[in-house]
Amino acid sequence: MYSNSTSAPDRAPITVPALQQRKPGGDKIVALTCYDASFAAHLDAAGVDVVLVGDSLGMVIQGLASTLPVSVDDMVYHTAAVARGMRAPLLVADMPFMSYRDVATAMASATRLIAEGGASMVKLEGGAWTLEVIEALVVRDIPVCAHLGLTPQSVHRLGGYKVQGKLPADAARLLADAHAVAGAGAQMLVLECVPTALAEQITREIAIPTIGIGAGPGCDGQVLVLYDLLGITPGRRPRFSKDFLRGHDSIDAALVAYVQAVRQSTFPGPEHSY
Ligand SMILES: Nc1nc(=O)c2c([nH]1)NC[C@@H]1CN(c3ccc(C(=O)N[C@@H](CCC(=O)O)C(=O)O)cc3)CN21
Ligand SMILES: CC(C)C(=O)C(=O)O
Repeated sequence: MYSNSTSAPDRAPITVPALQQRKPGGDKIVALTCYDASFAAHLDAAGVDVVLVGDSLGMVIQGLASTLPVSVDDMVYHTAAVARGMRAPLLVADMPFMSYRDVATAMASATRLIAEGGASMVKLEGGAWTLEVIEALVVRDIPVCAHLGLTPQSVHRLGGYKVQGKLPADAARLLADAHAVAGAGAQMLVLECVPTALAEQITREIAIPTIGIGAGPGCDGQVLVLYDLLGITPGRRPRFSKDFLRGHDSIDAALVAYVQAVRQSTFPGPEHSY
């Protein structure tokens, strides 16, 4: 196991059931993306609960225009690196574009992320069409995090990275999808770029924790892209992100500020929500 001088005092590893049990108490879940071992150690030390190796790495690490070209090999490489750097947070790895297009392909992709990458949970984007895949993974003991709202792998259909669920019909479908993925056995749900009121309603109605990004303060937890939080993303950052390095004198201080802001519900504010 990788060790370093910034390790936090030992805390119990975060498990999927532990996150589930947190929901009724209202203790916020702090999630953050990460792509390498060095940052992983600092996220662990800052008290982050869930570390997500997102396919956003295609954009922020590889410099691509979308997440679509990211491969399972890329995800395994970065997931294994992150796993070596941390101990306590729950490690979630994204299933990249087309790696879960059918049950057999999903099983093969998820097996690699769990067995080679060291992830404890996989995340996949989409609603109704993913139910069969979610059920197949879960019945074979691979925990699944669903992802609804703005699903970046759908960028060509959506026509850009836009807020979802604004029209009543779209909101109704999103709500139905949230119930459906939870019913299929997903144990966590990322809600990206959805109106605050809709994310609140979904969070109230389903039994699994919701993790918001651009989904308002009413979710059970929050996630951000690490490089947005550090203010180093080139070009324009999504409106829902916040540069926590501003006003702090180190990466560790920025990470702790984010952890505290989520736990105390001071982030996200209205300026980060829709
Ligand atoms: N650096 C980074 N941060 C992210 O959060 C992120 C990535 N990359 N790459 C993968 C996806 C793409 N994401 C994005 C990218 C842009 C917007 C954006 O600019 N949205 C507009 C909303 C437009 C509207 O009102 O509909 C915004 O102003 O925030 C949102 C999510 C989220 N993910
Ligand atoms: C922004 C988060 C939720 C994500 O899916 C990613 O990093 O790819």
